Amino acid sequence: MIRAYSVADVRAAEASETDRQPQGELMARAATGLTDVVLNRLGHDGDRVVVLVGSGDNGGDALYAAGHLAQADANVLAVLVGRSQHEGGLEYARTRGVSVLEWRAGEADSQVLSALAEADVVIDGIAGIGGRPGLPEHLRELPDHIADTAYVLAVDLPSGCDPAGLVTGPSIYADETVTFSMAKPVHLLPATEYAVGLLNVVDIGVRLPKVPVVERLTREDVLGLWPVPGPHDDKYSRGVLGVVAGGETYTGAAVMAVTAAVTAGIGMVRYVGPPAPTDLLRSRVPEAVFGDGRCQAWAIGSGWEMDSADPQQLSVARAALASSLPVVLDAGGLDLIDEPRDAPTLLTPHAGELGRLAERLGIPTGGGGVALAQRVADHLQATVLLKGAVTTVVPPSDAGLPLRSQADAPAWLATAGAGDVLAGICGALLAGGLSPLDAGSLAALVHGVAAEDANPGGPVRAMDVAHQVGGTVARLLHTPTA
Ligand SMILES: NC(=O)C1=CN([C@@H]2O[C@H](COP(=O)(O)OP(=O)(O)OC[C@H]3O[C@@H](n4cnc5c(N)ncnc54)[C@H](O)[C@@H]3O)[C@@H](O)[C@H]2O)[C@@H](O)CC1
Ligand SMILES: Nc1ncnc2c1ncn2[C@@H]1O[C@H](COP(=O)(O)OP(=O)(O)O)[C@@H](O)[C@H]1O
Repeated sequence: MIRAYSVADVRAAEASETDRQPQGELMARAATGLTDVVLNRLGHDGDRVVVLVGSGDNGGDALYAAGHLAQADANVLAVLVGRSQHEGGLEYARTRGVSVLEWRAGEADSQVLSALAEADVVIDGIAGIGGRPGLPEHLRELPDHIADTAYVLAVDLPSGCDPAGLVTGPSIYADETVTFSMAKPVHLLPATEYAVGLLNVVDIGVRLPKVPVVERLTREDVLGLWPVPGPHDDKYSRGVLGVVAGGETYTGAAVMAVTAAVTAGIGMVRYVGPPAPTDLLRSRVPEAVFGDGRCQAWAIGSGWEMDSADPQQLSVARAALASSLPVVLDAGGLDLIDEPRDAPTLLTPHAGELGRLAERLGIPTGGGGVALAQRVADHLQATVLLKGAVTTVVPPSDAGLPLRSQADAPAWLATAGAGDVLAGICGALLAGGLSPLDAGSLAALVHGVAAEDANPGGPVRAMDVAHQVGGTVARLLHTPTA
């Protein structure tokens, strides 16, 4: 599990460690850690390193690292871009042979521009976790001036990124981000993660706060969470999932959701739907049984439209929602919920569906993303899994649980039907007894890894992902680090 802590908690933890240490000790450790990473990344003697220095402690870390790198014979230029800078760090860098230029306002001069265009490594020490989202006015064009071939290494976070990870804005794009002691939300949430690159957490001895705000399951977590049957289990004790999905229009959605639930290893799947998807399922997934019956959880809505709903599907779905059983609502099923249920509920919208759901419920949609998912989760007292390149699983605030953020899928997974497959896996895990938070995040992880396993490095079709789920679960249970 990777855990990220709020900016306020990180600051408090750093302050208390600073009080325990001699002055400058934490910055010295950070600079040494950063230097080690850069030395590992430098390709050749004489590589040109440009260090962008802001006015905060982050710039101080970068200046001391610049001095260490110059001492190690790198060719280092520091560009001071803030109103001020860490004077001890600047003195250290100058005396170790670092060249220094300034770009504090307006246009950069030609020396700065050519250094950026020719750099092999750029260290971004402009803003840290105290930074506001967006780049200062004079640095707006900075990302365009950095050589495409330069290895961009951000200190703590790519400057311009929202430290809380909620707002997307102009920022540096890093190949790697070196942060200290612990991850922060900016490193894991969808609004900013794309700018972070490889995340490298360097321990500088700060004690971790008690409660994270964001968590990420790793492959090693699958073994502890995935429901594995024992000798006393039978198909009923392992969990029966009821699926209300597909209709005359989207027959395939039923096949994808049911196939994924079956390959995820559920005890049994009951399918409820009209003749077209039912006939297709009888031939494609003979393991499924048909018609209403006792279940441990329901997956409702993939490929389903409320306007033209099959009457039996509608009444079974409504009864499921009124029951005390766990329910996952996907796609058209999201139209069924208006108020909190008294049972575990997982909603799996993509961004478009989340916006529509919020509008229907009268929830302000401004900003979208994780903040909107949180408002919907609070309104409905349900867990909201917001699909995307980074999938976030957001429980209601008063549950007091960290949200989960998963980034396990190749972009090839952005393909029709992939969401139906995910809904089937979520349903199987809810029927297996997992909470909506565990079921949603674990399903997102396995779904993403299965997409990669189905055709490593290349395009996938949703049905191949559905068929791959069982093999991927086996692999993760037995060789999680592979
Ligand atoms: N073979 C099948 O039977 C398939 C059935 N499917 C079903 O088709 C139905 C319609 O699903 P759609 O999602 O296409 O249509 P929707 O009409 O629900 O959503 C698409 C709309 O949302 C907008 N949007 C905004 N952000 C988006 C995002 N991140 N991802 C996707 N759309 C976004 C799009 O621009 C578009 O206007 C669902 O019930 C789904 O389960 C699909 O899964 C495709 C395959
Ligand atoms: N760029 C991306 N990289 C990785 N995964 C993605 C990306 N875009 C979408 N996905 C994943 O693909 C799936 C698409 O689901 P959805 O939008 O519901 O499609 P559909 O309705 O066609 O099934 C989701 O699991 C989502 O997280």
